[in-house]
Amino acid sequence: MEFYLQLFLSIFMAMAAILFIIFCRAAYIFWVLPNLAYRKLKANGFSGPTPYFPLGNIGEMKKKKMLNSSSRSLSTITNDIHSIAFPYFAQWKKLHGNVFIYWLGTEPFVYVADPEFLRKMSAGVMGKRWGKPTVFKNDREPMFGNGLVMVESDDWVRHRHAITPAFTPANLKAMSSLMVESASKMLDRWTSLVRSGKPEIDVEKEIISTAGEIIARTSFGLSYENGREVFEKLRAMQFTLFESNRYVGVPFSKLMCPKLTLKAKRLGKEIDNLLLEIISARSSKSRGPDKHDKQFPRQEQQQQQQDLLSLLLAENHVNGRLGKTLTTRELVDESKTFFFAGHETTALAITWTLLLLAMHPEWQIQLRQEISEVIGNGNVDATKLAGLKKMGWVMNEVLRLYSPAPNAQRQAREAIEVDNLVIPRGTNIWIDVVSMHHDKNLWGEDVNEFKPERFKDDHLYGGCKHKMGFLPFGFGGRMCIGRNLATIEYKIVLTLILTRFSMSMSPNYCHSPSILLSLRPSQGLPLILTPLD
Ligand code: HEM
Repeated sequence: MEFYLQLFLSIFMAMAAILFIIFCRAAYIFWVLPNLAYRKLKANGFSGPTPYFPLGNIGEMKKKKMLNSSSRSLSTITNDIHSIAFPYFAQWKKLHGNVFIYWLGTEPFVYVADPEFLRKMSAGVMGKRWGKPTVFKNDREPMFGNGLVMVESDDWVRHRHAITPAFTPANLKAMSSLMVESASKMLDRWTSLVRSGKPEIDVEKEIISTAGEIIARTSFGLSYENGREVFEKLRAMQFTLFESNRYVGVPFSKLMCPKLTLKAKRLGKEIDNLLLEIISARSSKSRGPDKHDKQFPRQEQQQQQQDLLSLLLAENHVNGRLGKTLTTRELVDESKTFFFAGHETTALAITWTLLLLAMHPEWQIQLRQEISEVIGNGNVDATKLAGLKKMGWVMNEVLRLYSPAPNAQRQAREAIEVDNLVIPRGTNIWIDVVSMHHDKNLWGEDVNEFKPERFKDDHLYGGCKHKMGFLPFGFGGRMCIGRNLATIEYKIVLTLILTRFSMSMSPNYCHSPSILLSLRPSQGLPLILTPLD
């Protein structure tokens, strides 16, 4: 009896000791370290809203967001969207200026909406010496894995070098026929809908789906039908992650919604397996037919591949001899990265453009005129797209007013000094692109007006008073690698839409730009479409 009692006591003591160690470790990670960081940042001269354990400022952010949505009329359309999409930042900026500290759970973030601070902060830091916030890397692991968006240091250099050649103008132009095909299919569908008496179409949904098809074809060489499974799972994962990620930075937040967390993990695994199959089929194809050939339609196997994956595999073949290859696992992560980084951003740039063109029909006329002068009435020829200058101004103006990527993020891998402030090593940095794009001091009193002509004489910066004030594709060495692909897709899809339809506002449109990774119209974009023929 005594033996059992002693055994029980020993087990109890051992468990209590383990629990105590776990508790101390958790307290150290989630309480002591953040408090030390907080003191250091305060001592270094940063101010900001007071954080509360364990949510940091998330409680206040949610409250401000709810208050804002309940007090705002959705029928008022304004381009002054910073306080709509980020009401908490808009209010904190008034109190603490353009640089301050806020907290997501137990993670401090330096908020930056000052281009001069950004210039000084990034002046001496090369692309490979920037980190990405660990908290986002963990949360978005099923989406990006160790793909280019998240990978760091020498690995980032290796990935960027391996991927850059896939985005040469010649390769991108070769993808343009896939874009024309997918967009034309969407427009045929619109024509049938309008002819069947349904002139109002939610163009956001349509364009996101077409851009998904385009990226599936340009990234992995899959047609929509054959890639449907990958495509649908990727979309499902994005929505699952963003439903479960509302408490990013809060300790153990994933345990608050275990179902969604597990679903995202399961989807992540399934997607990885599907992509692995595609990649090994592709690699083996270059070695000749084998058992994988059965899994993919012959027509697709025989088609001359011009997609990013095959370009990467070819590049790998050359680099393999130089010891600079991407592993199969890394290729899977890059394929997912292209999908997530590439399709929604481009789709939203087109979507917001259609809203602004519906509000400004005079620009529809100007662009149609330009299309007829530059492209003519025949097929869209990718070599002529650079001649669509006005369309370029419109694209820039839309990316300024409704930047699909509303922020850029970094993590300091070493202490950075900016004037008399020190950003300690390990600090997360949140660059508020939307705020800078709507800053009167940078753009003038007409900052919230749709004026593509501001890019006429200054096509890179649109007359912005600071070179770091216009950042639709980010900055420095980590600037978007897909920006030329996005521009080609934007110009092709918009050209095709404008030559077949004119659009006007629908009374059912509710103006509610909000964030789900990208900046999107949260209630869709119904427009009235009229065929031009
Ligand atoms: C209008 C469309 C697009 C916008 C607005 C956009 C915007 C951005 C932004 C703001 C960044 C972060 C840059 C930084 O942190 O400084 C980024 C990075 C990236 N984008 Fe895009 N993007 C677009 C289209 C695309 C496309 C079509 C692809 C690929 C198919 C792509 C792939 C990437 C990748 C891989 C990165 C990570 C680059 C790195 O860290 O080295 N993007 N993009």
